[in-house]
Amino acid sequence: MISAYTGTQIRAAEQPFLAAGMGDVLMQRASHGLANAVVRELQARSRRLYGASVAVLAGKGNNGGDGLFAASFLAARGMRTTAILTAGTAHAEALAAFERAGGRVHLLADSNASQLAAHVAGADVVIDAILGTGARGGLRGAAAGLVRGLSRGRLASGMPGIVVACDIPSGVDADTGEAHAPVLSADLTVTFAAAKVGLLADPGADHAGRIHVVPIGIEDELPWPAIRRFEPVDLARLLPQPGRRSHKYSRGVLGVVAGSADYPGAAVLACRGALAAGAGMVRYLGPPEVADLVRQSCPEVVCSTGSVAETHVQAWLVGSGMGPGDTEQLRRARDAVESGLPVIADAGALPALPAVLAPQVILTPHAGELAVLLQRLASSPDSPDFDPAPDRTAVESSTLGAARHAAVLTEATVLLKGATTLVASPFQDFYSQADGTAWLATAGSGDVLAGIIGALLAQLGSDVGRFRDAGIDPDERWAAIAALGASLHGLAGAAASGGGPLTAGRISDAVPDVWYKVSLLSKPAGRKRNSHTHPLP
Ligand SMILES: NC(=O)C1=CN([C@@H]2O[C@H](COP(=O)(O)OP(=O)(O)OC[C@H]3O[C@@H](n4cnc5c(N)ncnc54)[C@H](O)[C@@H]3O)[C@@H](O)[C@H]2O)[C@@H](O)CC1
Ligand SMILES: Nc1ncnc2c1ncn2[C@@H]1O[C@H](COP(=O)(O)OP(=O)(O)O)[C@@H](O)[C@H]1O
Ligand SMILES: [K+]
Repeated sequence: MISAYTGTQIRAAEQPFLAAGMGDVLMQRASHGLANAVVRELQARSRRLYGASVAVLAGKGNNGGDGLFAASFLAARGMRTTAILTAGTAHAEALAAFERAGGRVHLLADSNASQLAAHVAGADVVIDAILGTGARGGLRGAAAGLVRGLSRGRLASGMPGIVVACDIPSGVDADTGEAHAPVLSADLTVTFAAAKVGLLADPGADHAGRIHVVPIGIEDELPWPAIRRFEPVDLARLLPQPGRRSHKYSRGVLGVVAGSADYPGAAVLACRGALAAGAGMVRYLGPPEVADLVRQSCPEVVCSTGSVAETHVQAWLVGSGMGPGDTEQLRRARDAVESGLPVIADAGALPALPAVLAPQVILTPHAGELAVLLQRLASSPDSPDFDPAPDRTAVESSTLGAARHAAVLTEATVLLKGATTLVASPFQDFYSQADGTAWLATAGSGDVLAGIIGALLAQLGSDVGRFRDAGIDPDERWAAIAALGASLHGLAGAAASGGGPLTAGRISDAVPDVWYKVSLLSKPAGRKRNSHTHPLP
């Protein structure tokens, strides 16, 4: 599990060490970690260390101090180092160390911003150490001009060097992931003590590149994380496995209310996702012509035209491929929510459900759907407090804030789809998953995601102990299940894509193999599937 924290949480954890006079020690650890990461990055690209050119953009705070100290260590290994001081001043000891190591220093001014940008655009490594967790807002004035010019120059150079962000790309808000343009997009962010929230939420995550955490010794002081990310080993622990005496009903039955005359395929894709993600049985409710298609495509699914009340399931999936005119399906969707069972509510169900729901209802909007949902809630007399209601662009520029707000207003669990998928529980837990590939942006991909999460809800919804054992508050398990589903969907999409185009059906086809591979991570080394600890007689 990756845990991420706000800048405020990190600063609070540092406080006892600063009070004990250990600020310099922390900075040494951070800058050594940064320098080592630069060395590894050059080595991974088979680039020579000796003579490599390194440019550090250094602000006046401790972030700049980290960058200058790191560059002084790199100079000691024979690299040619240049610093551009973006604020006229810099961390005094770090600057002195940099100069002692033979680094060249330039003071940034409006008059030389474009010239300096051109000068460092061809560097083998650019370290962005302008702003860190102490930033308020984004880059301004000459620093903004420098970064704009540098971004253009790198694009034009054809063979740009490596950009390494120190702690966080300057201009990205560590607490929210909001990005104040211009931001120099990094190939790698070397972040200290723990990941920052802003690295795990879009659009900040767009600029962060890969994330490498350098421990600096304050980690035991960190509080409950502001946001978490499951890794494959967590899936191994949390995904269900059937017991020897399991039967299809005990495994978990998912009811699916999806598809319409216009979008019958969504029902098929959702059912295929659910079957691939281990539901003991899938029961489909919907119009006869859609049910026929589901039967033909997935003969495992039990189809009927009945009601929600007559259908015995452990969880419901509602809404994929449904529109405002699908009156009967929308009534079933509302009945499913009223049943009190766990529900994943997707696409067409989102505008049709009551404004206030419950944590076991998981809403799965993309940014456009979330904007519409928030606009509806803002105009509802029950929730007049969200002002102004955002449009899609506003949601995309503040994904975490928008997801959190929707969860608070609806009292439901909200999963916001995108390159990074965010899950906000209406209580306190947040998850961020980014296991997939941009090839997942394909029609029907969201229907498969709904099916996967639906199947996990049916299997895991009542398994309170599994979550408690994993350190997850049982009341927060709905958010965890949604994040597990997003992770599985992403991993399956990445496996099925293999770097090339993807169709939605292939995501579900890839789920069982991904599931098997991650489940091996929980097994003691040396034991394989179908192996026996004792040979059979
Ligand atoms: N406090 C510590 O002990 C440690 C801090 N570390 C580093 O220190 C960083 C935080 O350092 P600081 O608190 O000094 O903050 P920053 O280095 O992020 O910069 C804040 C400085 O820039 C100014 N500033 C804020 N917003 C600005 C803007 N939009 N444009 C221009 N100037 C702006 C502030 O007035 C302040 O002087 C972390 O990101 C990390 O890199 C690490 O060295 C680890 C230890
Ligand atoms: N650029 C991207 N990178 C990774 N995953 C993406 C990207 N864009 C979309 N996705 C994922 O693909 C799925 C798309 O879902 P959705 O927008 O509902 O598609 P549809 O309505 O066509 O089924 C979501 O799981 C989303 O997180
Ligand atoms: K930075």
